[in-house]
Amino acid sequence: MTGSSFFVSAPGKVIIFGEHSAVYSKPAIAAALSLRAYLLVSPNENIDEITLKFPDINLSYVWNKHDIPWEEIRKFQTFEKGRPLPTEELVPEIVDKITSLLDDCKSTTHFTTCLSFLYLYSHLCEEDTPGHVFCIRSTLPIGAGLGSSASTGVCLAAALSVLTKKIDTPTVTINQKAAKDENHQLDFIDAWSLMGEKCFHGNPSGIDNAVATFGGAVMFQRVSAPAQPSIRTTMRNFPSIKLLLTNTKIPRSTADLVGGVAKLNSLYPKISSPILDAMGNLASEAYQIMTRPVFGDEELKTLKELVNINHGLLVALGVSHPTLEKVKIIGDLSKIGATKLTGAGGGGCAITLVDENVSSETIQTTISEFKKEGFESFDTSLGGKGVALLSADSEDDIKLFSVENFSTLDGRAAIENTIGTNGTTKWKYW
Ligand SMILES: Nc1ncnc2c1ncn2[C@@H]1O[C@H](COP(=O)(O)OP(=O)(O)O)[C@@H](O)[C@H]1O
Ligand SMILES: C[C@@](O)(CCOP(=O)(O)O)CC(=O)O
Ligand SMILES: [Mg+2]
Repeated sequence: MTGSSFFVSAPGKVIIFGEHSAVYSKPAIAAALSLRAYLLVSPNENIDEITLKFPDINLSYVWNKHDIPWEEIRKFQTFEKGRPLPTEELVPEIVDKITSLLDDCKSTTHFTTCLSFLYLYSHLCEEDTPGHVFCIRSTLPIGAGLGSSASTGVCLAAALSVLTKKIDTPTVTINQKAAKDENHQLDFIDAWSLMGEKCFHGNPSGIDNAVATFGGAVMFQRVSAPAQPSIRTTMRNFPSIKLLLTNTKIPRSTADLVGGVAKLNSLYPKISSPILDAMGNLASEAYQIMTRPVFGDEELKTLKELVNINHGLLVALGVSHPTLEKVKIIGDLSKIGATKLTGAGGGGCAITLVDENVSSETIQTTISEFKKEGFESFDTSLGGKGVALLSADSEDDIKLFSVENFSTLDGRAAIENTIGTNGTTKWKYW
């Protein structure tokens, strides 16, 4: 696909049960969101230059592609049928070499974002790949527990693989997309986006990038044995539960929170192990309930109990935040349903499993109370499609595919209205 511009998009996710315990190989349940990341890839005027324009996080960098330590990287790479194989862990020597290109990074966020990009770029591209401009915009809140890092990694892994023909371009529209269990192109994107997530936070479970790649809803379990693939069970008849998503807007870093749980685990293994086990058992229990042929009042009641227990266990792991507790208290006092934090916690988002019989007035009053606290509630839907590609097919698309236009779109609605995947058959799915 060299020579023309194209877009790639991947969804965020909501972890319903099992954040953090997923890192410790316990089962967890998550679903794709309608909020997504969009990446525009456009040929650079100077073909030696690789340009990153990530306006959402104020990031703008240019590298000369000949400065990438290609030879060092190739020494550590293995290939299967001409395609690079991801390693179990990040290769420290490669991280070290890439780090030498990042001396002028202004913050940890910029450093990890550039590291993630260059790690994927140097493995998936070659020295003679013509330079491009990469511009990402997200309708997801960033660093809020909804998997913006994974959706970014999936967009990058997919785009770089398309650019260098490591995977085919997709041809299927949203209406033609059928669920199928074997999909080697998606497996390739998933595996490489996990390497991107490793650059963001060291020890990801893989659930976020699996959901961002495949979409839908999934029961996911990392396998602790080396070189074994994770278990991903698609939940095709995911019940249509009403979910309210509330962002406390307290910034936090997934890396720090995952690191905090690791520390707790090493200090008090006998205490943290049963908590993590309980979370895994809870996710398995929830899976049984969510996959029953009929999902009625009884099932919703049990699921709400599990949401409350899961939140309590996350509090015990030290990953809540006073504002998340505020969301829980307001939600509980308004009797709208059961609330838990979602994602890494420490701020960011909470989800409320809303009761069927709660009136829309009560929900609106509760949302107003959240607003008074400075929180933002989202109208979003679950179970969206996974990674997708959009390429220019007419003269009219030129404005749409301009980096200048895309990078300056103002806000979530403008991005959705201009390029959104909803209700259009222009986007193609693998
Ligand atoms: N639109 C974006 N542009 C650039 N980087 C992004 C974007 N969205 C996410 N990221 C990267 O992901 C990081 C946030 O990831 P993380 O802390 O895991 O939180 P979450 O995945 O819950 O949003 C950001 O600091 C940035 O490095
Ligand atoms: C805490 C964790 O379970 C989810 C992190 O999600 P997020 O980055 O907060 O969206 C970590 C993981 O599973 O990799
Ligand atoms: Mg993340």
